Amino acid sequence: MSNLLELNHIHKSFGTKEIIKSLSLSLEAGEIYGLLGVNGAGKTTTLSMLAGLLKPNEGEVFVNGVDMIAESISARKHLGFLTGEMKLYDRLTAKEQLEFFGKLYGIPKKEIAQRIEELIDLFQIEEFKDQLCSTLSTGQKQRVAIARSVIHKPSVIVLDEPTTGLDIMSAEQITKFIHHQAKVEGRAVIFSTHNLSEVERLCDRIGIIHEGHLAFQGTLSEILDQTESKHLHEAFFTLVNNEAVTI
Ligand SMILES: Nc1ncnc2c1ncn2[C@@H]1O[C@H](COP(=O)(O)OP(=O)(O)OP(=O)(O)O)[C@@H](O)[C@H]1O
Repeated sequence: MSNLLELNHIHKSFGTKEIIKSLSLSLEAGEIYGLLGVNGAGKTTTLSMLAGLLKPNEGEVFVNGVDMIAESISARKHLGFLTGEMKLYDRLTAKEQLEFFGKLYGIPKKEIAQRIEELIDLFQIEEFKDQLCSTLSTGQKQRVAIARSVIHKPSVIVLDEPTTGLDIMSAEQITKFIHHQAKVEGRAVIFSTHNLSEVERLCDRIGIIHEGHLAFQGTLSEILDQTESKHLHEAFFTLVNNEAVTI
C-alpha cells in the first residue's frame, strides 16, 4: 500500500538550537499514529512541518504523494491540521465558522451545506451552532475546531494535542472521531498527546520523540517487548531516561 504521509530525514533548528535532528516517519491509509515526547521534545514542531506551516531546514514531506515544500498549496488540500495556535474567529457563530472555511477550501455551495450538516451531527454541534464562538466552552470550541479542520475531507489528519483540557466525555468523542476517520473512512491520522492510555487504546503505531530523534517507532506490543515493560508509561520512562533501546 502506498503511504499517504511521508517525512524523510527532517531537520529543524531555531537559531542555533537544533530541535529535530533527523526524523523520518510514514503513514498508510487507515493508520492511527500517536506522537509522544516530553514537553519541548518537538512534537508541535514536527506536526507543523508536516502540515506545511513550518519549513524544515532539511528533509522532505509528502502528503498523498504531493511535495509539501515545493507545492504546499496543493499538498495542504489533502491535509487537515488542528493546533492550539489556530484560534476560532470569535465574531462568527459555530456554523458560520464552518461555512467560512468551506468557502476558503473552494467547496461548492450546495456541498458545503451538506458537509456542515454532517459535521454538526458528528460533533454534536447542533445545540450551539448559532452561538458566537467567543461564548463557547473549551470542549465546544475544540469540537468546532476539529470539524473545521476536516471540512474538505482531507486524506491525512494531523491533530496537535486534540484532547488536552477536555473532560472525559468530550475527549471520548474525539477519540471516537479519530477511530472512525481511520478505520471507516480510510484516512491516515497522526496526533500528539500526553495521554498514554489514549495512545494504548487507539494507535496502530507509536513514535516517541527524544533529543531530536524518534527514540522508538512501532506498535504497542513492540515497545513493551523491547523495553521489557508491562505498560506504556514504563516503556516511555525507559526510553526517555536511558536510551538503552535502539531501533
Ligand atoms: N518559533 C520558535 N522559535 C524558537 N524556538 C522554538 C520555536 N518553536 C518552538 N521552539 C522550541 O522548540 C522546542 C520544541 O517545541 P515544541 O513546541 O515542538 O515541543 P512539544 O514537544 O510540542 O512540547 P509540549 O509538549 O510542551 O507542547 C522547544 O524548546 C521550543 O522552545
